[in-house]
Amino acid sequence: MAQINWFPGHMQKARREVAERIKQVDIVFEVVDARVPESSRNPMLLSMLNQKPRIAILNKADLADPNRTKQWLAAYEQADQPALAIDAQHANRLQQLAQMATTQLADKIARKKARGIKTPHIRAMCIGIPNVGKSTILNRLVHKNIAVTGNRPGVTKNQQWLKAGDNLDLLDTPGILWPKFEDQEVGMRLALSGAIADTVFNADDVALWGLTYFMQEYPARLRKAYGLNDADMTLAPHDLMAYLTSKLGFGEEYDRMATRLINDVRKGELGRYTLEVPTAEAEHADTE
Ligand SMILES: Nc1nc2c(ncn2[C@@H]2O[C@H](COP(=O)(O)OP(=O)(O)OP(=O)(O)O)[C@@H](O)[C@H]2O)c(=O)[nH]1
Repeated sequence: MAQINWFPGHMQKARREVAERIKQVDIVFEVVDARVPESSRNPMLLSMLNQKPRIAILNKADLADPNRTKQWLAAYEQADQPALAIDAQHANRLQQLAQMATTQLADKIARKKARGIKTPHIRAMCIGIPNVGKSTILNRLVHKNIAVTGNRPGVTKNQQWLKAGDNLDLLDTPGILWPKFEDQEVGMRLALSGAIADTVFNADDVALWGLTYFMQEYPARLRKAYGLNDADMTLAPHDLMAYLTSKLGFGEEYDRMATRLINDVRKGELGRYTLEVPTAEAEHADTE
């Protein structure tokens, strides 16, 4: 995972580089984390695309709440935006990507065929914030053989196209954009799911935010993981945090409990979860 300290100069450079490379592709695969589909995207990408077709890839779907993933896919469909939920680590559903890109670019492909090109190639690239799984997707898609080298006009030096299917070529390096976490809630979601470096946020705050979220949305998971009863669940979040700290043997060392809770969430000890829903009417995610 690339550790990038995003400062304004860095952002501008990333933006320029990504914009330049978008010009070279027919379609963009925007990779997001299925547990935080909205918070793990950089909204600036939309304007950078300049009408270029896009497929949203909700990666790490194996860690996300399947019901909420369905809701997200339905929301994308309603917005006429092709989207695919995958588990890149196990190459789950990844093969659908080439087919979806072909469908989306049907007109362009037909025009190329009419001009005599027998098997028009689709050129694509992955774009996303750090740690969403861009490289994993690339590695899974690519059959290791390099399709075209970058030595031609308009193609950045040393950049290569990798063959990802009979008619799909991928740029060898993904486009990296910065996470946008000026909004505190977005920051908390990204921190809790491990999408941003631990140094950026205060672990106590993230843990308390996470505990509050799970108390509201996934209470049954908390009960099960930490052996909590009805009365425990009526405590205020910070009281429950204090209770858990002593219950789990950390005495009064709240920071150790905070770290434990964050790690448990990230490792999936509290089950599969998604920290945001596409509509305002969020419902409790689990039933007790
Ligand atoms: N559980 C799960 N883990 C995944 C999946 N895809 C990627 N990962 C893991 O997520 C971490 C980040 O994956 P990368 O492919 O390095 O992500 P990236 O977007 O290329 O990251 P940067 O290089 O930081 O931009 C790695 O530890 C991967 O093994 C997935 O679908 N499910």
